[in-house]
Amino acid sequence: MAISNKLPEDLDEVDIIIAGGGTAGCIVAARLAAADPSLSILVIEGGTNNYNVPNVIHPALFTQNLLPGSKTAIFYQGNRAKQLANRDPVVPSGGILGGGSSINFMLYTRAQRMDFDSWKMPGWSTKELIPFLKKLETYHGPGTLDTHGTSGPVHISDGGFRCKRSEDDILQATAAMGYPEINDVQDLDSNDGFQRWLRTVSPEGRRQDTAHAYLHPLLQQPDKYPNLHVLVEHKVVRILFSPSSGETEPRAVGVEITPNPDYHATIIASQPKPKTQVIRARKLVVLSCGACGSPPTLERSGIGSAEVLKRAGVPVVVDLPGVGRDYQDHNLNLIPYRTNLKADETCDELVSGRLTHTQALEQGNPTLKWNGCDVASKVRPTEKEVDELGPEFRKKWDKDFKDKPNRPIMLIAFINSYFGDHSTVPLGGYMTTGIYTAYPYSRGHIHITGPNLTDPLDFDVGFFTDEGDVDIKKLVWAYKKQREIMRRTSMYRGEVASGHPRFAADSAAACVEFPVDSPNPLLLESVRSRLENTAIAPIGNGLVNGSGGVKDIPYTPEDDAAIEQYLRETTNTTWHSLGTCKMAPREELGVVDASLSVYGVKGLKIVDLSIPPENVAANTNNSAMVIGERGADIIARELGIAGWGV
Ligand SMILES: Cc1cc2nc3c(=O)[nH]c(=O)nc-3n(C[C@H](O)[C@H](O)[C@H](O)COP(=O)(O)OP(=O)(O)OC[C@H]3O[C@@H](n4cnc5c(N)ncnc54)[C@H](O)[C@@H]3O)c2cc1C
Repeated sequence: MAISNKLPEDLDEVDIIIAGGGTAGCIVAARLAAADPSLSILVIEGGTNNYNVPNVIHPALFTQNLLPGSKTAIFYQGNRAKQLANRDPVVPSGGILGGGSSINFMLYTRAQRMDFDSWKMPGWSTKELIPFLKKLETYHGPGTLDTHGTSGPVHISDGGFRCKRSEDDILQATAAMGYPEINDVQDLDSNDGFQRWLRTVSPEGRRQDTAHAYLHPLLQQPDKYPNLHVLVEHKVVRILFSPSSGETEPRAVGVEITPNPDYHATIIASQPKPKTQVIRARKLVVLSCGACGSPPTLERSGIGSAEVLKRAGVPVVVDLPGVGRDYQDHNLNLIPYRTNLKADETCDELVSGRLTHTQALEQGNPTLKWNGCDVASKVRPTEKEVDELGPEFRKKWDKDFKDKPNRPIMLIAFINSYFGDHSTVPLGGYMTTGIYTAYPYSRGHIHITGPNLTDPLDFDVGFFTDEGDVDIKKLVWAYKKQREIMRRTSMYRGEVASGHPRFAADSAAACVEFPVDSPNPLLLESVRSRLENTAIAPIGNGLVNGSGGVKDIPYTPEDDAAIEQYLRETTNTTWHSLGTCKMAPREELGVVDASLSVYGVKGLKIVDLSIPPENVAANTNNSAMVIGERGADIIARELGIAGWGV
């Protein structure tokens, strides 16, 4: 069958079912199939085949996946949140073969050394994971190869296009503020600096999603891998278990699936009830539906908190109260600026639709290879800034960060594009900064409310619910920091006011607009003062563009209140959902053990980003990939596949 949207009649039993063909799921399937082609493996993916889909393979088309009505994303609807100015947050997640790796922004960011160690599970320390971090990648970037790989399926590069002018401009500004340029922030140890960021994009400019990198090459060799099957456009409704007999735990024996109505509407409409089919698994079911998809699938199958299951009308197979708890994300704000960047120095032509994908291809437009993000960072506040953020912040800082220099508090990325509605802003070259929290304290949950796929979820994103409001204060700090960086660049021509806090008109923080065709006047002022007053010491290499000496905006308590209100109104998901089926001891609300086996049943593992018990200071795709690699390793060893090795 290789890959199809129809299940052949003769395929009703396989050795291994992989429920969810996302970032981690594709890796598990491909690694196992390659290691033992005699194993019959079926990946069941709710979304469609991603092979050569333009929105997937061309990096610059990434935003199209999030447009209303997109079928390449799943839009998980959150509950109304009072603390988010009564908004109803939505968390998009990958909804096509390759999952998030097919639609994400391709920022190559890895966890810190302390992150995996903080999971405190045997076999999952950083030292033990480095071989898998190496195994997955072919690294084309700077730095040492101590933790990077040279022959893995996923190429890491800049994709062959960067905007040198804005990149250099940002880095001189950050240096002027005292942040070093670091060659490789992804070496697990570096922190508190800015980097010329890389991407999960090949040197030729193609996205490196895990379906194209791992799975399709095998699917294209059906003679060599006749037992690897991928069923797309079908959702897993539930996992089926053999009844428990006496002392024996129930065993996962298969799954119930149904066609995804997004693709099979006519078939479904002609039937009184959605069609379901059962496929049996002889050896193992691997759940890999992601941090928002795996808990509901477990709960529909009868695994979860007995209270949640009872409310939803699902018979309990195992009472496992950790399922769907402790939802985490990184909290993101996208903050737009006016600049003097030209059309070929931003992604805006493609993002706005002024240039179509076909035209760009015909022109050989190099921006197609670009995700627009050339500079990003992991950063920490100074001790003085910590004091300014108040006693609650100081308390948490002293406990969790002060003596842990490996831990950043925020990530800041610069993207050459405007992400709002382009009809609302004048034609121009825009820059957007993305600020997102490394380790939020807030937690949410995601649960079912009924037994069916169509029943709404009870999904509380939990943002800004932490004690002492420390999470929002991190973003207040980052808002101010990124604005100072932008003000020190020579491309800066003011703010896009609609994307900033509503400061009073007479506040020093009020947004400004400068003419595009004359220089950034703040810089001129600093150059003047520098020339006139030699007593001002150069800060960093701030003299490069004469940017040192720009005075910070003095924020009043009213300004701070405006920033907080703005954050409540605009902070969103960073699409980094995680931690909803924790790998932890069962008595600590764990759902899986260190071998990723679900407690209380046999033959069921979870391999996706629902398993991290603690967060990672990174965009999460790399961590999902390493979980996929480690998951495949665990399964291969348990199956006793001959010749298996990392
Ligand atoms: C818009 C966006 C931007 C991002 N940007 C970045 C970035 O720049 N850098 C970075 O490192 N990370 C980024 N991420 C995060 C990263 O992509 C995810 O953390 C990662 O993909 C999670 O991997 P996973 O395997 O846990 O789940 P996923 O990749 O989400 O895979 C889950 C799969 O299961 C399928 N599925 C769900 N429910 C069912 C069901 N019932 N039946 C069958 N199939 C089902 C889904 O369709 C999906 O394919 C981004 C994510 C998104 C969505």
